[in-house]
Amino acid sequence: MHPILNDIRLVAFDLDGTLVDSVPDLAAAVDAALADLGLAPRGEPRVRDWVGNGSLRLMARALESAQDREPDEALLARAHQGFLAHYGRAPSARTRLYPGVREALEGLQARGVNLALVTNKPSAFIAPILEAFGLHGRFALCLGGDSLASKKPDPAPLLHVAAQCDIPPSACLMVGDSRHDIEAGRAAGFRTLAVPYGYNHGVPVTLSHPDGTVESLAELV
Ligand SMILES: O=C(O)COP(=O)(O)O
Ligand SMILES: [Mg+2]
Repeated sequence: MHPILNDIRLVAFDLDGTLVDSVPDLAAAVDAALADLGLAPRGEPRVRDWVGNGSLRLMARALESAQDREPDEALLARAHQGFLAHYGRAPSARTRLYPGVREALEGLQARGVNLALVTNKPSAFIAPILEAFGLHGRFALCLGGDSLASKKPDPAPLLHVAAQCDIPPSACLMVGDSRHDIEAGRAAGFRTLAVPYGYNHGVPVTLSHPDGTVESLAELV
């Protein structure tokens, strides 16, 4: 086992950019929502840098880029509804599990470590995506960006999963691809581990000073 796991009894994983490369489906839904409004597509490379603060912020960034100005609130609400509808129709069609994810989850569970999922994605999409990869049963608890009053980088969702599993934060590890994951983990009193292959607004996640970094989650086990 990776040394960062010493005395760790709960591992909370981020979803987008950590377990799954979901940008192809996110970008398709963003572009379809923009097309409904007569706006030009933004494409995967841009969307990649906009993921991580939930779907409303994603759509706000896309609209701002498409219109070259701050989005009007009513238009943003329409665009967001469009995004949710399009994404809901195909949340995993082109989404891929990153290498090492299945082995890591299986290996940790086999060693009696509790697993949780804490994403800023709307919670309605969590189960369909995990089910598409046969991973739904792996997690004791899954929280989305709309599950509680606040989302990452606020520590509340992490403190919630630790409390629900009755494990002190000092025995918990947050694994994620973005500064929001590392900041939330640190603020919650969790140990933090970063993966460099995901989405972090175009800058290296190591700038957030995680306690550790792995190139693949397979290194955990
Ligand atoms: O911003 C999102 O919708 C997804 O973010 P996540 O990286 O927390 O899963
Ligand atoms: Mg992420």
